Amino acid sequence: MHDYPPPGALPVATVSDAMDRFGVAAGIRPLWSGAVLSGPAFTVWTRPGDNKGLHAAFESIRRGEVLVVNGGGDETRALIGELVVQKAKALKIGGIVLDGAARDVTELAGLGVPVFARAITPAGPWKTGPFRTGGPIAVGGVPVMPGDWVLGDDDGVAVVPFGQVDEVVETTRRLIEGEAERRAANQRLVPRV
Ligand SMILES: O=C([O-])CC(=O)C(=O)O
Ligand SMILES: [Mg+2]
Repeated sequence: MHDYPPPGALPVATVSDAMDRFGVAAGIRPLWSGAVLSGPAFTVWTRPGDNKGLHAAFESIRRGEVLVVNGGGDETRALIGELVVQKAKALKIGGIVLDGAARDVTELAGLGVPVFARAITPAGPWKTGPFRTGGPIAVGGVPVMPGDWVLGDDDGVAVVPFGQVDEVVETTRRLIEGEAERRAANQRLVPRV
């Protein structure tokens, strides 16, 4: 498994800047403040509102991998809740990113597993399929292949193609240095009289 920078090490916004400001999953947000994730994608495509494929993924996902789910952007049924996230915690996966909805959000914050989703709804999922695991998908309009670097923080989620990770990390570090200079310059500003 590729070693990616640890969760929270690099700001998602700056990593996106390093990809010409692309690579961000539109409309996908953290479900609790302070959630950070970073790791290789384990992909699932599921019928909107159905979480059979997520349970199938838990049969083979590895420690540190991020479960990334294309649920068709459906906001009407939660694909996960407390019980699914308990499984994720026990298996020590890197987190969950859903182009779909979640529920039991009070409990999710307590579990500490970083979860990012498009919506929250109390309505539960169907459990009949169909689904596919391990193929190319998209979340929030961004393509995701298994093994791509997925990262999330309070700003949202970005996806870095596997082959571009080293270059994007290097560019991000350079941008962070540039931002530090601009921050220092901002602090030298004084009011005009
Ligand atoms: O019922 C479900 O599959 C979703 C849910 O609320 C849970 O995982 O706790
Ligand atoms: Mg529940």
